[in-house]
Amino acid sequence: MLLTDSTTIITRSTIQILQIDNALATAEISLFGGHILSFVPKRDNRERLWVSPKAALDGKKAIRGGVPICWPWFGDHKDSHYPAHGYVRNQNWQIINSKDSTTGTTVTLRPNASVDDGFSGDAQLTLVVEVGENLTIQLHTENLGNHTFSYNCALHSYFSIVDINLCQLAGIEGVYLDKTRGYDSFDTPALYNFSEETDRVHLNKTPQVDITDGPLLTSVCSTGHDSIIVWNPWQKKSISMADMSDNGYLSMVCVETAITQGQTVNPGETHVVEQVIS
Ligand SMILES: O=P(O)(O)OC[C@H]1O[C@@H](O)[C@H](O)[C@@H](O)[C@@H]1O
Repeated sequence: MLLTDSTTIITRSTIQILQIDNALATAEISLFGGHILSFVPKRDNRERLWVSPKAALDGKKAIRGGVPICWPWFGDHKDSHYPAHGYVRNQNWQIINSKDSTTGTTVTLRPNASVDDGFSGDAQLTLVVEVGENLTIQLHTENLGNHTFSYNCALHSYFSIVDINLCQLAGIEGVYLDKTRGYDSFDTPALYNFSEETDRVHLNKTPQVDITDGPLLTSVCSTGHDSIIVWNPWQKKSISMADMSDNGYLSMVCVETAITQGQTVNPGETHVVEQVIS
């Protein structure tokens, strides 16, 4: 296996996890789902990601928390036989490459199958994660075939916060579609805070979202996307979810770098979506 000096592999429950510990940060990446579970920069030793204490680690159900990779569709498929958020967060991934450098550790992963039921594009998906001063996550979608295809996706990051009631977002403007209100459109409020279930598709290429949580700041920089999703299930929905504790919603917020409007990829081309967490 292609592991660098900074990387070890462990098994937790039934899944294999890469543990990275270099001069700049520690991180964990599950090979089930190509799913980042932890990122702690050593400059402040603060965990940026949230994973539910009740998350299933059974190698079947997508892990609740961290950075699920939603691809090649976002949300529900138009045919309800197919799983929400695509099929790669529910399969095993392979390590393609890893390397240590002065800026951190870079790991390249691919799902066992980039093409599966529900998607016909001849695509190859590659995830490139750099664990350094920041966490840089790139999702490369390459068209290996002779026909143009279109895909959607999300780097569905769950951020760890102290209290959702104190949390504010800055940097998002313009119109959003509200899933909790039948996808009606609204203007993003100037003061973006949380007091109820929140499930919003912000329809623009917001380059940076700042999450403030009392004195703490986490920045989420995005490129290659067309939307930012903001999600918090609030209490009633948390109670209804087997892999969330009843009050789990208090300590997490999802800010997702997403494509929701269909990104076309021509034969021989690669489209890259990137999220940088600092
Ligand atoms: O439970 P899942 O499939 O992981 O999805 C969690 C949430 O993911 C968000 O991206 C969606 O906007 C929500 O509607 C959804 O509930």
